[in-house]
Amino acid sequence: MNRFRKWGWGGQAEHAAQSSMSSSRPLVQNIWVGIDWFYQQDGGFLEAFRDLCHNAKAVGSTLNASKFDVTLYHEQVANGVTQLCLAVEDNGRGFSFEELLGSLMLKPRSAPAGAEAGQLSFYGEGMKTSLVHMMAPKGSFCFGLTMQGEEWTVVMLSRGSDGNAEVVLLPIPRAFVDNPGDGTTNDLLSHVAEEDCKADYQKVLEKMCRQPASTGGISGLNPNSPYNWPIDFVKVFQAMQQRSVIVDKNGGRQDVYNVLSTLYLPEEGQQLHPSGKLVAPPHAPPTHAGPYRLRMSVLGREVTSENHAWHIAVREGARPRPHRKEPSAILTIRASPKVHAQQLVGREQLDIICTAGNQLGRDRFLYPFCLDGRIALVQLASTQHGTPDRSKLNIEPLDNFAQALMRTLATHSLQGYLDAGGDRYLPPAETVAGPSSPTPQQRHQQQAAARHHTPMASALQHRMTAAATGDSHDSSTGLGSEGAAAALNQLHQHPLQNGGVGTRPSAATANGASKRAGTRRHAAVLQFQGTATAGRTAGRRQQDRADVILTSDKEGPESEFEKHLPEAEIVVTTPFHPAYITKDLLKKAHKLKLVLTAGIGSDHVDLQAAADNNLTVAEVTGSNTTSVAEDNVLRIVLLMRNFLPALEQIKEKKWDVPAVAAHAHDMMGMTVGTVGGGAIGLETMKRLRGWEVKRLYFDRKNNEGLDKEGVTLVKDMGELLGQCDAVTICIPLTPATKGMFDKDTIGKMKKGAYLINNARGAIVDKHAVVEALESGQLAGYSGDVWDQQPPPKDHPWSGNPGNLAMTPHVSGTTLEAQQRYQEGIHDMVNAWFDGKPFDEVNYIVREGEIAPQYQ
Ligand SMILES: NC(=O)C1=CN([C@@H]2O[C@H](COP(=O)(O)OP(=O)(O)OC[C@H]3O[C@@H](n4cnc5c(N)ncnc54)[C@H](O)[C@@H]3O)[C@@H](O)[C@H]2O)C=CC1
Repeated sequence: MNRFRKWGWGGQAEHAAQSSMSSSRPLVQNIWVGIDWFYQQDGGFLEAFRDLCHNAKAVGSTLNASKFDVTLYHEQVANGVTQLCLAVEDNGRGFSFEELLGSLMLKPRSAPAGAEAGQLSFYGEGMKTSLVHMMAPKGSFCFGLTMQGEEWTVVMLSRGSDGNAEVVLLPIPRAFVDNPGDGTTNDLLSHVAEEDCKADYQKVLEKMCRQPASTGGISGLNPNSPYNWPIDFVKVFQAMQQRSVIVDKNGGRQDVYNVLSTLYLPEEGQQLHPSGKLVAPPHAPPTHAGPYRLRMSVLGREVTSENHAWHIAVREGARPRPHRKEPSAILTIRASPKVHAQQLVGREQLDIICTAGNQLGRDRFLYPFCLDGRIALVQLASTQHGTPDRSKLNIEPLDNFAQALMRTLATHSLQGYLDAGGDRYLPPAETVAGPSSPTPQQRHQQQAAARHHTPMASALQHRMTAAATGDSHDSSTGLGSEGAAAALNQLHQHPLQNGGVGTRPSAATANGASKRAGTRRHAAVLQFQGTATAGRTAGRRQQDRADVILTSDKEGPESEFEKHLPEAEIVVTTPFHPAYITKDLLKKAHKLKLVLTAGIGSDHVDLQAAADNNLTVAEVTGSNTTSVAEDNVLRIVLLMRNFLPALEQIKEKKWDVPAVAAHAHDMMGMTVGTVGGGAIGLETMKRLRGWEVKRLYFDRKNNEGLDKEGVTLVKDMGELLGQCDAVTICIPLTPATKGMFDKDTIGKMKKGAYLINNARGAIVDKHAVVEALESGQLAGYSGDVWDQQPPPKDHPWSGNPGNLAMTPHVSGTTLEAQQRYQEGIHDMVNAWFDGKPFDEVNYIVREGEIAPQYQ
């Protein structure tokens, strides 16, 4: 039998079809053909591609209308590069590889113009590895190897300078596979019998391997091609047994280096130069001495594989999957070079693979494994390189991996997923864990870090670390004392005005202050977290005007606070500290006239009781608006980027990129909404401007500032919740908002969204939050406010279980904020003594009336 097959464009395709029909080779089931072209401009290429698909389909129909279907899809990826894909799917009846190949080798009406490079890859059950690299520019050729069952075939595709193409399949003799000698083409030829068209083999192999570039030949080689090397089949076989192989000879493109480096398996960090020498690639990754690690979580079990590393980013690409009732998310995947995809997907137990990225050339290795529906891949292209405008992408933007995964699982009844991550720059575990004494590089890094070490960074780090480790009860943070210190400074620099009048308080009291001139009063109860000493110093600055008691003592009958309360005319608290000013407490406060909140949010005061008792309640409006707004953005980003678990890893001397990357998202393209479009809502949205997110707000009334800012008002809260990937709560705690985010409301949120609450803990139902996190309705919850502060040890949020990221009440307590509300309090205390009114916006309760935002 003449096993040499040769097809070309046009008429030869028919012959190809006929010969393949009579082929003794097993039929290929479930083949997936991916043709990926990368090109930089639209030109007429797309048209040509459509033609090709059309023709392929037509021939597919001619061969056997029900054998396979061809679908064209294309997607634009980063950097203006478009990927064109041709999906060929059989309907279960199978067809031969040659049959398919022959049918595809049709002459397009117009030759692809502007094609930079391209490849045609075949995958299918029964073909352990197969690959053809093709679609070289005119006048060049490329070839590949396919392995179907035990049979190996060299496939050569060549394109003449006229644009015509030819396909040659050369089955490789078994004897050669078993005993390849030096693996040269001569060795191969020595196993080819005369009756197997030895001359043809020779001719083709010479074309592929030996033919001087200037020689014409069956397809007309690119006369300028510098590539001319012998094939080392030993290496080829080795390569193919270990990984997918691409052999490319496409007219001088640089990516041929990568292709060959894969084929020839050079040492790590080396590539094959056309000269045949192994050289370091232009962008050689840093090499690491130790093995790479790949950790996979398969259906809850952990699988570890050495020497492979994956780089993960995820996105679901929406593509047509004709005639597939059962599976699958369509997918592409990205793996680092040198990753053996099959090793992963060959594992029987895998159901879904989630990985991806922009390196389109890598993904196809996994296609065959997707075909039976066991495995779904989810792709997030454009994650790595950043596509400026996603709306221009011709792919459904789906940025939320968790959502994609959930949806995939839900849609396809898939049972679990493999989560492969890491990257090839990943140092080995030992390096990550760190030697006992630092390397010079580590020392350098430490020094650099030290140079950038600021108290603020330290405080932030401390807090984040505390959050990451679940230590949310850390009330002795450096920030507290720093904050107090700043406040003290403030007091030193701006001592109370009207110095020396402490024993002679002003007579007039527009606010109803007492006129007990000449007496010293208990004027203030100030509290700074964990800073009793600092607080006392601060208090001394006020002593010439009033008796000042400073205490961090929490409420309770025996507390300092309650001991002095009956004598106090003014009480200054930060929200919840040192006490909730309850109705019962107010009954004991016989002399109390003024309750000041050093900050924003006076819901810890029973406002109705205060109004009934004709007390004045005021806060330093605006004092920490910015601080909370910044913190809102911080929390949104921390949650989206899955930052805290990453931080925790390093703290625990771990290195597990996939565990983090599998749940990390870009902000860009997300929809972020605020429930509450007041001061903090506005500032939060302003700060999100540069993040390229869609911004929405819900409020009882519209806010001109937000409207001007281009934030869209959504009048129905449920509607807003359904649209947002992240929602930040920026409303006060009032009878109307208490428990507002219950199971029902959270259920209206987009599945897998993030909820940020720096407003007040009691606005959400704490149990509903935990439930939503467990069910995946919420992907994460973060905030610094609790329904009870400090929370009891058995609070369901205590210890930050799951993807909770709670901190103590700190978002509005930056040094700058403390300074602002210190100033505000001083001004108000002074105004009170001077009988002057406060800024209008500061009043929360006045003359028996509660401010509208608290109603
Ligand atoms: N975690 C922290 O350290 C801090 C928390 N906060 C909290 O943030 C809250 C908001 O602060 P700001 O933005 O300065 O207040 P704000 O008064 O400027 O804005 C509140 C907005 O909520 C809206 N609102 C009130 N009830 C509503 C309802 N039932 N439905 C819809 N919208 C409603 C109001 O119309 C208003 O636009 C404060 O009340 C406080 O509880 C404030 C500062 C610090």
